[in-house]
Amino acid sequence: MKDMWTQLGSALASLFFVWTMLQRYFPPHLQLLIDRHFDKLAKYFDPNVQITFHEFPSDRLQRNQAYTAIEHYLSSKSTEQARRLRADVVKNGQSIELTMDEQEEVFDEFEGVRLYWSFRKLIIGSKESSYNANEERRFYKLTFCKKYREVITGCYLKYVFDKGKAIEVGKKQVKLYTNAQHCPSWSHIVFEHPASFETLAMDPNKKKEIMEDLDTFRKSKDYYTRIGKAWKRGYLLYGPPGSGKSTLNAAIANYMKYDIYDLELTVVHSNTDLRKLLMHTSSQSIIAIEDIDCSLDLTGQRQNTRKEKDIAEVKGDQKDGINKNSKVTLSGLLNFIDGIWSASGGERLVIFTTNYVEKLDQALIRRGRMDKHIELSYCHFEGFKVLAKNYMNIDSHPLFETVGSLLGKTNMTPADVTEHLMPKTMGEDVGIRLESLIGDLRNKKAKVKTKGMGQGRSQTEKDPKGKKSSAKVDEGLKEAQD
Ligand SMILES: Nc1ncnc2c1ncn2[C@@H]1O[C@H](COP(=O)(O)OP(=O)(O)OP(=O)(O)O)[C@@H](O)[C@H]1O
Repeated sequence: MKDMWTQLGSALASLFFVWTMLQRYFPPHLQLLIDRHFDKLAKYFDPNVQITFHEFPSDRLQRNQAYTAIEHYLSSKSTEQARRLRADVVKNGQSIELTMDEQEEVFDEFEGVRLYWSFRKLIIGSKESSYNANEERRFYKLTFCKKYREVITGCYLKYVFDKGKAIEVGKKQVKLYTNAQHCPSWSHIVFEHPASFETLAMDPNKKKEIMEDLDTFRKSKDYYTRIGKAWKRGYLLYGPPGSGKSTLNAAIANYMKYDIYDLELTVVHSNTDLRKLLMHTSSQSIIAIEDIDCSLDLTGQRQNTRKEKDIAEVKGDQKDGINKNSKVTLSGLLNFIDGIWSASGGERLVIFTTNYVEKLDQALIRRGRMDKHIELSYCHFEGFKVLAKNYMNIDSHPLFETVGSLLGKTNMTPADVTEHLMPKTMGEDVGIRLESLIGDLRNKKAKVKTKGMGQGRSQTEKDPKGKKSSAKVDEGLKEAQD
């Protein structure tokens, strides 16, 4: 038997040699004809089907998503099976990812069908590019038996893409982009904010609702296509300073594994620059504009009530925080939120935060543009329990009841609550921290009674930047009105 295979092998080698020699003497059109028939013959006897997945489609603009998904899907199989592996440094140099090297092959099994994946590279002389005379084209090749064509094309490929995508999402490291002061470009760092929905002090039902909304959005590509809308969703987060708007923003980014583009509008000089910046944002990202009311004069008409006048007086110096060189206009911003760019490149969230929702121009925050308005408010007992768990690792304490009843009657932001829950010295007793919180809550309650005489908060308490000052006054006025 062994002899027979050896003889067959050498016969084939000789045939191939003779064929190569003879090819030289055939005219080209005859060569083509013979090649075609030879291919047909080979195909007839070949029991396999092959599918190739190139890294870049012919226009070479964007990496083929199927290729990326396959790369992720095969990563663990390559580590287990391939003899030659390629190592790439990922996650900003923090870890190494292994993929199979050129000419390597790994097998996979699906519903009892065995199939093979191989990785190939082709060097192609490129006429299109003057920079790169020889272009490298990489692709994966899938080989399987003809009779399983239906199961592979019908189910297996979808399974591979879904699995690969899920692995990609799991591995993805979120980045935080900020726009530069002098030119419309982004620079980024790895986003390592630990905020999550678990650690967020918020009404559990509200939390669940937001998470469900995000999940629905993530899976709604087909729906958005069907209704002819860009795949994006706007969130308006509003509430007093320290109520957790930025924290919720970070929790959303971590939950979705979306990069954050933290857009500082005050350093954007024109609508053209704004467009350039937005054009350079990627899919699966959040465009975040914090304190939108302070970023530009985007506020709408205000009612001339006494309370509004009080706030406006205090906000006089806030205008100084607005960059008067910036020519970004409300209509410019609206155009870019809704414009054509937003439809290119896939899923995006647009998140605005503000302390003064009632002052914003309705055009900016109307439903459809800011689809979901989320209020973050003062700390309530449910939120406090989350913070107590985060900061002190306790679920209950005899002082909880007092805290609960005082929180029900006093406006204290989660940020203020956390100040008391943080240990001031190593291993500080939780009872002492809770007493400190209770003391502050009682003081606040007493102050509210005094303010009931009609006094707002002193203007000397203003934030030097002026950004939050009127919110504090707002809070004082609210307490006084209460
Ligand atoms: N809801 C919350 N859950 C957990 N931590 C919170 C929450 N709100 C505030 N904090 C804590 O307070 C700090 C300040 O909160 P954050 O910056 O999110 O508030 P904000 O509403 O964005 O304030 P600002 O309007 O001043 O930007 C956070 O770093 C976090 O530690």
